[in-house]
This record gives sequence, C-alpha cells and structure tokens, in this order.
Amino acid sequence: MIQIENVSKSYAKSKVKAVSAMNLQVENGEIFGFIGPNGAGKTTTIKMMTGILTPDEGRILINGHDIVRDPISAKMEIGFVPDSQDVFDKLTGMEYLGFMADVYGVEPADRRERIGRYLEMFELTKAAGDNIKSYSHGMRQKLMVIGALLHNPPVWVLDEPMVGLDPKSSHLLKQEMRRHADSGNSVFFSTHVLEVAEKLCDRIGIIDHGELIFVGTLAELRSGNQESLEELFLQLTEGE
Ligand SMILES: Nc1ncnc2c1ncn2[C@@H]1O[C@H](COP(=O)(O)OP(=O)(O)OP(=O)(O)O)[C@@H](O)[C@H]1O
Repeated sequence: MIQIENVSKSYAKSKVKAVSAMNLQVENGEIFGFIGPNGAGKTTTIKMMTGILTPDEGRILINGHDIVRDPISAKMEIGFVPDSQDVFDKLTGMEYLGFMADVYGVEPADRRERIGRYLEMFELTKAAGDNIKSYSHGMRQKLMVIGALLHNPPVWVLDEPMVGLDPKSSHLLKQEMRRHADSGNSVFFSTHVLEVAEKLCDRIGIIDHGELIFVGTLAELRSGNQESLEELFLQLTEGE
C-alpha cells in the first residue's frame, strides 16, 4: 500500500509548486495509473515516493514505512523503474543484475532462480553476458525492470515503463503487473499513453500543474457521458 499524505514540493528557484498538497492512497491488489501532460508533476511525485527527493510538506508511507524517516525499510518494499536509463554501461547485463541482487541482499538460490526466469521471460538470456553499452533502448529497459524486481518487492513503482518496449515485451510486463496486483500487491505507474491506462488500471489519477484533478475508476471518470478517455483527459487538463 502507498499512502501519500498532504505532500507538496517546490524546486529551489521556482515559486510554483511542482506537486501541491497531494493526498492519494494506492491499495493492495490494485494497479494505479498516474496520468498527466509534460511537466505535470508525475516524476516529482515518483521521486518523492522512492526517496530520491524529500517532500517540503507531508509524508509518504510505503506499506507503513515512512520513506523519509525509515528509508531503508521503505525502499526494501519498492521495486522502482525510473524513466531514465542511467545504468552502468561498463557492466554486463548479468553483472548489473548481480549488483542489484547484492544491494537488496537477495539469497543465492532466489537470485539464480529469479534472474534465470526473468531473463528467459524477456528474451535477454543470450545477451546477459554482453556489455550494457551494446544494448538497445528496449533491452536496457527490460534489464532495469528485471533489476527492480529481483528482491521480490511488494510495491512496484514504474515511471513510463512501457516506453521503448516492443509489443511482446510490453504485453509481458503488463501481464506481470496484473499478476503482481492480483497477488495482493500494489502497482503504481505513470504513462502518457491513455490506452495503456484504459486497459490495465483499476483506478487512475490525473495530475495537472502539480494537482490531482481526478482519482477514481474509469467508469467514474466516464459516468454521465460516453466520450473517450482521451477526450475526457484533454477536457480535464486544458483551458486555463
Ligand atoms: N530539477 C528541477 N528544477 C526545477 N524545476 C523542475 C525540476 N524538475 C522538474 N521541474 C519542474 O517541476 C514541474 C514538474 O515536473 P515533473 O518532471 O515532475 O513532471 P512530469 O509530469 O514527470 O513531466 P514529463 O511527463 O515531461 O516527464 C515542471 O514544471 C518542471 O519544469
């Protein structure tokens, strides 16, 4: 479960709040899609959830652990895939996964089983011995996903996870997200791709100019009219 309580954040030189008084709870068992235009505050929110940025106000709990006051316990609960791919270019894929398993203290038998299974699933087994610098964008993205899931974290936080993935890999990842949520865990991901949110999410949140302007199910978003999510999304975020 993710609890965001009255969280705000401004960047040093900006008077404008990148995230403003946000309250949001992502339950166990649900996939939550976080949607918003460029600069809306999605990445800032995710960076606060994962302990990269500290909120100016409010607090964030990950399965009950405060990400600021108890960061190691909170981070052990999280599998985080960032939107950038700043991985260690000089390592091989397998060395990177070994490093991630070390950081999170994954037992040898578990790491062998999970690394083997995920490499097969994402068709990276043959490339695992090659340097990451030789990987395509999609291969890097898949490697980051595997690295984030190795410690079997209950809470997944994925920033634009489908970007760069081919349809097959994207389908696999969505299947895994569903499976993970159906096992009683929380999956939070950001996207610009409305169709992805439409098919995958139990609930969505729409953020614009740092403010959550809608949280609920798609049925709730649509209630009262038959317009597509895209039209609704544009309606909700335009016109100032
Ligand atoms: N390091 C920074 N310094 C100053 N302002 C920043 C910084 N990072 C982000 N911002 C500003 O904070 C606001 C929210 O940005 P954020 O990156 O969280 O949005 P986003 O929804 O993730 O956008 P995108 O979809 O383009 O990645 C924007 O106005 C952005 O310009």
